[in-house]
Amino acid sequence: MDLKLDEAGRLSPFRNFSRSEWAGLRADTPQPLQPDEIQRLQGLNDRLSIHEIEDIYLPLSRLLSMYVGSAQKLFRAMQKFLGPEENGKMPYIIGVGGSVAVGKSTTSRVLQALLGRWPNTPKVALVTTDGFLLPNAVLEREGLMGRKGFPESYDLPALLLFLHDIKAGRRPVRGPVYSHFDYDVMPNASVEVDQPDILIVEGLNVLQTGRPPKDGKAIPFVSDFFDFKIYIDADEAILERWYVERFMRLRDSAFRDPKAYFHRYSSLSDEEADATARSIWRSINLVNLRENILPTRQRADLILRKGGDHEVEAVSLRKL
Ligand SMILES: Nc1ncnc2c1ncn2[C@@H]1O[C@H](COP(=O)(O)OP(=O)(O)O)[C@@H](O)[C@H]1O
Ligand SMILES: CC(C)(COP(=O)(O)O)[C@@H](O)C(=O)NCCC(=O)O
Repeated sequence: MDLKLDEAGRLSPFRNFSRSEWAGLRADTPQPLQPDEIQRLQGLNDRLSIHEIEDIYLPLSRLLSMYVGSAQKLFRAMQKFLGPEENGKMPYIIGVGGSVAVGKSTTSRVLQALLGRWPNTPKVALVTTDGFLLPNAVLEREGLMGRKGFPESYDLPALLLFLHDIKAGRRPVRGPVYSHFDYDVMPNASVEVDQPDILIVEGLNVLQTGRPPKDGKAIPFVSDFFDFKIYIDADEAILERWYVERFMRLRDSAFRDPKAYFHRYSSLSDEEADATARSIWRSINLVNLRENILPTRQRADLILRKGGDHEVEAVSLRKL
């Protein structure tokens, strides 16, 4: 652990842990998972190692369960103060941000499974922000098809309203769904969030602050609705490799279906597929990482820094 000064000589707001220091914070928490549950977790992603769950995600779920417990106590105190008609429930919302292909979905699903094991948070919901992408028809009209994932490609007011309604305790709240198979928002599908104890919101844009309002009327940030913000971090070269590897796996699986939006990629040779994936990465996702995603890292409460095999090498926890 260190207490570093930043370039301006100020105390860093983060406390940094090596992997082994972080793993030690699991302390005396017993391994809460039964063998079949471990198997189920690994079923989420066959590349996920059990050491990763034990060393990184168990301490994190222990920390989060303490934070959620405190927030629930505070909420009960407020209800008591305001009187009997103030009933209801306020879900604890966790945001998970980071680059395309860094592992946001995998981490979120592991956290969902682990947090649901704690007695005070049995109901853990998970949503991804891609449902709030503008439909392809709109993106095409606005010349934004090459900007998917950039701030301007989302229906931000709809996302803010969705989070507002959930935080306000409304039930159930419905949101749109994105299909990677169709590469578009699904017109007739919706996801339902019904007063969970915890909601995990995963996406590229979750820690962004947006542009300052021109008319002086401040609108909230997505992250204003979050109780805890996680950023998953890795070097650009590693991210590019993971993106290309995932593209190759999709070429050999989902893209094979003639109905898949990217079916044309399934007939590419290895070299052509590699070049296509790198070109999409460099022209869209890397630019977005540099311009819009990486600058949000400092806003996180927790940064998980990954090495080349997806193992978390270091953890930074906000203390100021
Ligand atoms: N903890 C992990 N261990 C091993 N592989 C992982 C892990 N997290 C992600 N991956 C792999 O990395 C790729 C990107 O992960 P994914 O969760 O889909 O990222 P994102 O949601 O950020 O785009 C996938 O191929 C996934 O299998
Ligand atoms: C759908 C995404 C924008 C991610 O959206 P998110 O859930 O993070 O809001 C991204 O995975 C994507 O498809 N980007 C477009 C470029 C590409 O095809 O990789």
